[in-house]
Amino acid sequence: MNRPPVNSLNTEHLEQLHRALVRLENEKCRGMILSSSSPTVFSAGLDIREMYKPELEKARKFWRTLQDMWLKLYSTPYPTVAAIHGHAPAGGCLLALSCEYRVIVPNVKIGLNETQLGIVAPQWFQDCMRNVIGERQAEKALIAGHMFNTEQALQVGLVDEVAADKAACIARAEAFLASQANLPLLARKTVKLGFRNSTLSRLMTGREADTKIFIEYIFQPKVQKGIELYLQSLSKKSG
Ligand SMILES: CC/C=C\CC/C=C/CC(=O)SCCNC(=O)CCNC(=O)[C@H](O)C(C)(C)COP(=O)(O)OP(=O)(O)OC[C@H]1O[C@@H](n2cnc3c(N)ncnc32)[C@H](O)[C@@H]1OP(=O)(O)O
Repeated sequence: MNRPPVNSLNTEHLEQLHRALVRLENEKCRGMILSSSSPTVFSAGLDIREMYKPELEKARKFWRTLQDMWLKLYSTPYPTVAAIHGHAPAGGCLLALSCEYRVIVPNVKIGLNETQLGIVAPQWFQDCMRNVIGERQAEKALIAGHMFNTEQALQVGLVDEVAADKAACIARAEAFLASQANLPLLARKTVKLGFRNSTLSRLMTGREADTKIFIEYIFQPKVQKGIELYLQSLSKKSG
């Protein structure tokens, strides 16, 4: 990902990611490392400005583009690994959770923090967390909007390994891909999709309902006020 300053996911960036995933699949890619050009941020999650006073059709397109990208990422036939050498809140955490393996560096925060912003992590975000860390830990983390530090993320199983820095993180991600290289492709892909099928189907069969929930939620005046205040706090921080 290379959308400075924080790889926030707007419609255009989500489309780019989706196109890249389609291309990799068409080119029979043997593995992907999802990484960031930023030295300190993996991805800041959804671009909050897309949810602030949006036009209805633009908001619908934004959400459908996110769904398209995630359905592709979560179901890739090739192995995927997230090299998390920077913070990964909310949608950034979703990207990492959607890969098959996660390597993180020290001093990083990762988690689905939506509750803290007065928004709700959609069901499929929640499913991704539950599938990785289990029901009890996911419920606790999601209700609190907890951001895990590196040690906590490793302890709870949210990530698989800690590496010292970006270079080591990429090297460990490559080692994971190498460990998969000799597995029969069809068997590997079939088992992966078997595990992920119910999570994927839940969104595929409920896409329109999921979009409706998003739209109705974000268009509420009190939610818009919360988003406005959050945007102000973010820009005050950097100003
Ligand atoms: C029922 C369903 C309803 C709704 C579901 C909606 C689901 C939403 C999921 C999401 O992903 S919401 C997004 C949540 N993301 C966050 O809370 C992250 C916020 N950002 C940060 O915590 C920090 O920026 C950072 C830790 C990622 C990086 O910190 P740092 O390196 O110190 O950068 P700055 O904070 O100074 O930010 C630089 C610049 O970027 C802007 N920005 C940051 N995050 C976002 C974002 N998510 N969207 C848009 N813009 C963002 C920030 O305002 C600064 O902009 P300036 O113009 O002031 O420089």
